[in-house]
Amino acid sequence: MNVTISPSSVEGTVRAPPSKSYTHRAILAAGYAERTTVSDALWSADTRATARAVELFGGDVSRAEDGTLEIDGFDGTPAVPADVIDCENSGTTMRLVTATAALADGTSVLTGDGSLRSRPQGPLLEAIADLGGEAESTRGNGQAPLVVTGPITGDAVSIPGDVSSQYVTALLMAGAVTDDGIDITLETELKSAPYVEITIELLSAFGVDVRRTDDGFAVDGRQRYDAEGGTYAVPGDFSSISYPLAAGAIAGDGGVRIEGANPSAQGDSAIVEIVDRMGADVDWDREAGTIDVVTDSLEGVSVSVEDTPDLLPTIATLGAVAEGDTRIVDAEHVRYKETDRVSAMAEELGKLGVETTEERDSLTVHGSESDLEGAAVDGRGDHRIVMSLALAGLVADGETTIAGAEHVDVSFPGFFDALEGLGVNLERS
Ligand SMILES: O=C(O)C1=C[C@@H](OP(=O)(O)O)[C@@H](O)[C@H](O)C1
Ligand SMILES: C=C(OP(=O)(O)O)C(=O)O
Repeated sequence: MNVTISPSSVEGTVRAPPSKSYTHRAILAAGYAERTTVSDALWSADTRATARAVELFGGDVSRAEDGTLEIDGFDGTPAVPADVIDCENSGTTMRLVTATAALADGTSVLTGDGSLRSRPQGPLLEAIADLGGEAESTRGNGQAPLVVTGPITGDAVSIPGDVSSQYVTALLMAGAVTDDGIDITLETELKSAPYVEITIELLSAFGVDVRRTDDGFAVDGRQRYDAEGGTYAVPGDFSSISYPLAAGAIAGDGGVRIEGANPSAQGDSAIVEIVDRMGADVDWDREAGTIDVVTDSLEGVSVSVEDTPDLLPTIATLGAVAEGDTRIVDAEHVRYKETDRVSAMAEELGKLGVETTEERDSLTVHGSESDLEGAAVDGRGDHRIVMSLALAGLVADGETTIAGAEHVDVSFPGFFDALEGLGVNLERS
């Protein structure tokens, strides 16, 4: 699907979609448990992939009309899947489920789409092998398809922290139901660290304890997953919130209100402070879970995305609209996502007339030297690139047409409806 956006101002209220990160973890944690009701779950392409994996391990996920998930788990002991696990476009599914597969008494095969089959899995495969399982990339290049044979029983293991925090999350979630637990030593500094905080917060809600150690994290084995009262409610998603928030900051003359913005462990809530620092008029009522934003003239800032990789595309577009330079640093791990998002944003914003300077670990957007002109751009099959380019379309001169716009289904299925609700002039074709 192509979406064509004409210059528009935005005004009104948007409800944040539920968090993708919490939903993945809640579905898998419910898989590790006996029976759980997960309310306010995100039902998107990525989270459906995790639900299918839970079913292949012997669980059952059913969805009521109001979106509530009733999940019968495999209760700590995953069955050997009767089919290949297709994780589609979802890195979180592949990493978390690879560790689950290592608990099964037999062999699991995992694959995904072309993007996912180009992302790094090697460190997690090595960790599983060190823990006594067998875990291989069929092409021997550390990428999916993956073949994983268990069961592992737990032990100590070391892993780099600067490729993906999802390896740590995967080992902690699986480690809790091993015999001996898993003690993880980080070989390099942990990037995307708040995502491990999300894991720890969610595990605690399921009655599972994780310890921070001097050099990493540890989880005891033989723990039971059991959500308090058998229920878990997913909070709103701050990576998704970044788009309506940025829309309000760049084109929200009448003001935008975002609901469902309750505090949680999400590092991406930093977007509120970033937009504020750039000069927008923003107010986050944490008790009420609302954020109000009104546009103002924006100025470039310097931002580290070490903890918040998923914000890079949004910040790049904000930088294109701002006066002066926006320097996004500590960004190397943002190259290992659905696309290399550092290059993708530099190249696609370039088509809209934006000047950037790209380095391995940073992206500088030269807002003052950029005159945003509508053009045909490519969403690169990456939901966050699509949504960030749509933001640029609000203020670019003339029409901006984004190819592959359907990929928003990965994390924010109602994204274009939400933009229309804010008064954006757009056409699907
Ligand atoms: O654990 C998670 O839910 C995620 C962790 C991050 O990935 P990395 O840890 O690979 O940087 C983030 O980019 C991704 O969108 C979701
Ligand atoms: C990188 C992302 O997710 P995943 O790693 O699950 O594919 C994302 O949602 O931006």
